[in-house]
Amino acid sequence: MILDFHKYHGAGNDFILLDDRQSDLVTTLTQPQIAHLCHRHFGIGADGLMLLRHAPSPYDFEMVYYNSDGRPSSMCGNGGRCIVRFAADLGIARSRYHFLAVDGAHDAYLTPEGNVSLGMNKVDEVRRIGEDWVLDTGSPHYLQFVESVDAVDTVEQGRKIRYSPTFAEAGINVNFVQQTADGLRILTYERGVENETLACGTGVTAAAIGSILRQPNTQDGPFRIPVEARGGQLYVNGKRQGDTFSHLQLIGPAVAVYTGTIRL
Ligand SMILES: N[C@@H](CCC[C@H](N)C(=O)O)C(=O)O
Repeated sequence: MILDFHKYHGAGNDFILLDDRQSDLVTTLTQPQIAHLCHRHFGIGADGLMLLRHAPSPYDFEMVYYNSDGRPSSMCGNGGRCIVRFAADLGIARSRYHFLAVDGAHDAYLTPEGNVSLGMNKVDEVRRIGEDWVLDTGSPHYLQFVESVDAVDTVEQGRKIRYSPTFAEAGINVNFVQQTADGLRILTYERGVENETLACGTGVTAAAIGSILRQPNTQDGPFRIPVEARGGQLYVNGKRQGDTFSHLQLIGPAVAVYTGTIRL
């Protein structure tokens, strides 16, 4: 099989994008094939692979996401932003995109600054584990707030939590988050990649929510939190009402890197 592929990244979280509107890769691509395509030495190399598929009205398309291990997974925030850029590059022109993903409908738009802003689903359930936090922003996330991310070994410390008895079976993404004077810094260990990635959009969204919850006396109302990941700057806008976080927008770069052909 010969595949035309497109490579994108969102703050260094990189993806292979395939246009699956005319083909049926969703049923023909196997897990080992996807893992091979994502392999950084034997394939193209990526943190994940996405198919852009036709979806019935009112959707502009459907996003199907796989981690680099070749398995389908839960929502990918940076992937969602990249597939919107891909849709625009394919000629699907909209002032607002409305697409279907594994966790339901999402809205997104290209910002005048050249970023992609992606609407994320409401979050109203957060669990405490000691000083840490667990929440689902489309994908499950563990948050550990640290004095400085510079002292963190993301892979070693992340793996310990991800493979701990509580999370070993289903897996979890692990984020180390530092509060700074004007926002957050974050490092993420991603399940399904089983490594550190340069950014994780659902992790950044989770970190923004956690940073509000851990500060006593924060007010209800709108917020905008800058979050610096290893691979770039992201922003989370939203609205807090008690323990409910709605109108969430994940904002940041989504960039086409190159296009190519690969034989499978
Ligand atoms: N990189 C993603 C998250 C992708 C899914 C994650 N690896 C999982 O399996 O939960 C993001 O930007 O949100």
